[in-house]
Amino acid sequence: MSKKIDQVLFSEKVIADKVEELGKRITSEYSKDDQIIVIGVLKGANIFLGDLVRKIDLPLSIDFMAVSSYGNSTTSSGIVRILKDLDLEIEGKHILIIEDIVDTGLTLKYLTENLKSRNVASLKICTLLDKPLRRKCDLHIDYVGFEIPDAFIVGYGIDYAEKFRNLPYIATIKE
Ligand SMILES: O=P(O)(O)OC[C@H]1O[C@H](OP(=O)(O)OP(=O)(O)O)[C@H](O)[C@@H]1O
Ligand code: HPA
Ligand SMILES: [Mg+2]
Repeated sequence: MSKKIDQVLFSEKVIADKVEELGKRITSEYSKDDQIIVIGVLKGANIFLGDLVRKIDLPLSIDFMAVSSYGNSTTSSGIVRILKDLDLEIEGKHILIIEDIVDTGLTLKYLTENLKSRNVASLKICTLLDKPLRRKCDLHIDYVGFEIPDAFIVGYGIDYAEKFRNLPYIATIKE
């Protein structure tokens, strides 16, 4: 284990159980006739999305957006940049945004407002991790895996300066 890793918060097994639970909930709360587009927010949500969609028993399409507000820092700049927009047309579709972590909420605030303006049928948010103590704006999250304290975390897709995304567990780091 890297010397920068402090404490493991969620093991691989605990994450897998939570992903399965979220997948079942999502499956039960949409209809098979809904035209669902799952949108992953790169890069952090990539691993969570890959595991989660395999636990959702519904027809759906997948697309990705890339935005960045953190760069190599541990604090959000608050300025969200779209690095890659969607490939699919989302008008009239049911949108489920997948995030690895909601911290200040500024990334999703910007994204949800941007996507809602494209006349979608519905828009919901699913995040694996939520850090409510750090929120800087009002944001409704439909599906939350775990609430976490105000600590900088890495693993399971989540980075510090582009490192540690490949850890199978979620941990705090020594800053
Ligand atoms: O709620 P916020 O304070 O806006 O922070 C959450 C966002 O920050 C991280 O992404 P980041 O911009 O670091 O890019 P990445 O996904 O490529 O790591 C994370 O993946 C979320 O998208
Ligand atoms: N770790 C890594 N990236 C992040 C975090 C975090 O705790 N919060 C927002 N982006
Ligand atoms: Mg990041």
